[in-house]
Amino acid sequence: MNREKALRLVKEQLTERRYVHTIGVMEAAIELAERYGVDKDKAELAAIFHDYAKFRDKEEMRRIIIDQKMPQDLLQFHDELWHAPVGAYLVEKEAGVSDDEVLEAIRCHTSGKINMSTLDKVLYVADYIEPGRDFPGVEQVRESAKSSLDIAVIQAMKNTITYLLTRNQPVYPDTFHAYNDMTMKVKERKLT
Ligand SMILES: Nc1ncnc2c1ncn2[C@@H]1O[C@H](COP(=O)(O)OP(=O)(O)O)[C@@H](O)[C@H]1O
Ligand SMILES: [Fe+2]
Repeated sequence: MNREKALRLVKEQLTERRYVHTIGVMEAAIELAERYGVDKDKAELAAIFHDYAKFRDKEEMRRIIIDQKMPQDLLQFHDELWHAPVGAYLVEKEAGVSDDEVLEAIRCHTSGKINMSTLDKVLYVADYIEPGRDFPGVEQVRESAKSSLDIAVIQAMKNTITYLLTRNQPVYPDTFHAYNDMTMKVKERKLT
């Protein structure tokens, strides 16, 4: 699917503000894809569609999580997490995106997961560092992303976990699994 069509489909689903965020993620993802040797078209498509389900009705999302036999523990955590896996499902069903790597990057873009692919990491970091973001610590992640995608993912996850902890919020365990997995691999120098 070309960029114009993808953007048109996604614009209908989002607020203006969220659409601007999406454009920022798209540009950041393309830059990271070039730097870390990921297919640019896949990164672009994943970025454009990553928040496709952001404004879906919560009951519709709950239904999809149940009917599509997605991990049921999602339902016990904050509904902010739902738009990622539900988005991957709807992007395939409604927009006809069929690339499994792209769908998987969308699916795990909020929580991360164990054994993330480079495309998964590119989307995760692009979502975190796009120019519209002003999280505490985002500047450090922007700097790290210039030389190590893995360090950037680890720092973004650490910031997200810390943010949730300081607000007494539960943390969906996939983020811990991803953080542990990547931290251990970096220590073993399996990652660069
Ligand atoms: N492991 C987690 N457990 C609970 N909430 C999380 C977890 N990871 C991220 N979140 C929260 O999910 C929300 C949405 O995240 P994300 O999809 O990355 O951003 P966006 O707002 O651009 O859709 C954020 O508020 C974030 O704090
Ligand atoms: Fe999101």
